[in-house]
Amino acid sequence: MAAGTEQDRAPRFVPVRPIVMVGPMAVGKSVIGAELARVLGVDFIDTDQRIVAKHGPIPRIFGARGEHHFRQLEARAVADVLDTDKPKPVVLSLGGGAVLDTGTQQLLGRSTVVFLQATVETVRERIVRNTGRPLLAGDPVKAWMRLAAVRIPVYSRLADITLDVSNSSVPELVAELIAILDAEQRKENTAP
Ligand SMILES: Nc1ncnc2c1ncn2[C@@H]1O[C@H](COP(=O)(O)OP(=O)(O)OP(=O)(O)O)[C@@H](O)[C@H]1O
Ligand SMILES: O=C(O)C1=C[C@@H](O)[C@@H](O)[C@H](O)C1
Ligand SMILES: [Mg+2]
Repeated sequence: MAAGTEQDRAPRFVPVRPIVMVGPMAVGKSVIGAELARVLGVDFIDTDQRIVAKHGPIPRIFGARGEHHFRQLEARAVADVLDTDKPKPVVLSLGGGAVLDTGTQQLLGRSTVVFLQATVETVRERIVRNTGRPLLAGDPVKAWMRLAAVRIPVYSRLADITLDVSNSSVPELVAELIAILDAEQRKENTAP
């Protein structure tokens, strides 16, 4: 490859542990996580998608069995990926409330946790038109703000990296994130 091409300058980041996307509803955990995995050439796992594939639509689970049951399925879906001696370097996108589980919080200690942060303005249109989130029923903007206020301290505490996703496209955010991951890994590798 010719020196100085775009590919030549791109960080050659190779993940050595799972990269986990956390953050409030609709900030882009699933789409950014999927694109990050594609670019890095690793598997992508989304806990909501796994639960839906096994147990059916999320609103139906909430309606039939309640939120507590959903949280149990969610904690199990996280543990299936992370609760092993040597977790694979996958990209894992969580549902917005998964970090509330203390077992999940502990398991995240072995991963690189990326907190995707956005203002309510960024997600307003997305949550108003989407009906698949039972906890946003009624007034979605108000509910999003209430849940985000409670959860942001938890996301912040668990995060290794915080990425503001408010004003960029998915490919731009993935490129930015890979540059940060690469810089963090270099720091880790040169630490005394
Ligand atoms: N940076 C972005 N630019 C434009 N659209 C985006 C961006 N990030 C996400 N979206 C869009 O916003 C919507 C929600 O994204 P996504 O489903 O990835 O959010 P999420 O954080 O996984 O939500 P949930 O908590 O419900 O799982 C999707 O339609 C997605 O295409
Ligand atoms: O923030 C939450 O509590 C949720 C977010 C979604 O990803 C789903 O996991 C579910 O709708 C609950
Ligand atoms: Mg998602």
